Amino acid sequence: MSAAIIDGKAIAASIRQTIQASVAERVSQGLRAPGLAVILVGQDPASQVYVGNKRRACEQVGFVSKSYDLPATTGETELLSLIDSLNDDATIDGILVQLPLPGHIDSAKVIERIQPNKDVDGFHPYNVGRLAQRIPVLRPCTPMGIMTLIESTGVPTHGLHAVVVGASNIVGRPMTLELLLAGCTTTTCHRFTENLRAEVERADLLVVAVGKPHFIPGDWVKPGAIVIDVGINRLDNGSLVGDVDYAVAAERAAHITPVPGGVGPMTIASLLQNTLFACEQYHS
Ligand SMILES: NC(=O)C1=CN([C@@H]2O[C@H](COP(=O)(O)OP(=O)(O)OC[C@H]3O[C@@H](n4cnc5c(N)ncnc54)[C@H](OP(=O)(O)O)[C@@H]3O)[C@@H](O)[C@H]2O)C=CC1
Ligand SMILES: Nc1nc(=O)c2c([nH]1)NC[C@@H]1CN(c3ccc(C(=O)N[C@@H](CCC(=O)O)C(=O)O)cc3)C=[N+]21
Ligand SMILES: [Mg+2]
Repeated sequence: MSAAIIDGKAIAASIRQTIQASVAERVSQGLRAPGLAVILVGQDPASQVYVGNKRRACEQVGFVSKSYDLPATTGETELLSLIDSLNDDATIDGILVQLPLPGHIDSAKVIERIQPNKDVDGFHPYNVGRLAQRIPVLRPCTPMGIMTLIESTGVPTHGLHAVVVGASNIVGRPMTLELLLAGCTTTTCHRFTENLRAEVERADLLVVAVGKPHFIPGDWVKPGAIVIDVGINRLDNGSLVGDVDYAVAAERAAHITPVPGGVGPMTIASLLQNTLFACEQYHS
């Protein structure tokens, strides 16, 4: 058996087209285009790539994108006052602060300073809490994009045994909340999980977000499973791979995401959807 490849790049492109049409419609009615502020502190090369992709996607759909590239030495107080001014800016619907932040800045404090109705990353405790209570509004982008990918397979999620490997605030934890909301029976694995292989072998739906190349051997994948690989690892030879041993996993799974071209483009598509949502529902 050979898995169907879930084409995140194509699904993201079609979402961008829909958003572009909605923006054009707003503008033709004399309404303003949605505005997104993207803040990058420091010069991490990977962060620069992701932020560049986000800014380009904004421009493509007709959003107004405001860029703030701040030096790594930026003080926490300075960053908080920038957020205050963007919170008060009526042309800005979404504020994204690229993570990780330099160690001298408290990221929880920064995230909590963003007005929840402009938190298009969905990281503010208000938005995470809404998801936990089954009344989501702005949803964390990577898990939201993954739910769209899962829907695209046509496989009903009710009753699936879903296993999430990784429990970070930005991917693993909210991923489990999304899957629980979608009717899966969920298991979340992390550093202290005792028998990872046994957990993974049970998964009808496997999501891996660890950040280690080939962390999940392909022969752990249950035949017929859906496999979602969130990991982005750049190897010494310059190539980009996920956390799952793709070649072997693709022989066993029914559906699998590639890296690149799987989850990454969907994270950005979800960010655009959230920004349009914030604009239409909160700031129009
Ligand atoms: N495609 C996309 O859009 C995105 C991709 N990414 C990529 O996804 C990956 C994960 O990102 P992120 O969640 O931010 O990473 P973090 O480093 O914040 O989290 C990694 C998680 O993996 C767990 N983990 C680490 N080692 C093990 C182990 N040996 N066994 C089981 N669990 C383990 C950690 O457990 P513990 O909690 O116990 O420490 C932690 O929960 C990275 O490659 C990142 O680049 C991230 C965001 C978006
Ligand atoms: N506040 C905040 N919000 C985030 O959403 C956020 C963040 N911080 N910090 C880092 C992670 C990582 N992340 C990615 C986004 C796009 C790709 C992406 O476009 N990936 C392409 C390839 C990119 C490449 O070539 O390197 C792909 O998978 O096809 C990857 C990773 C968002 N994150
Ligand atoms: Mg920090």
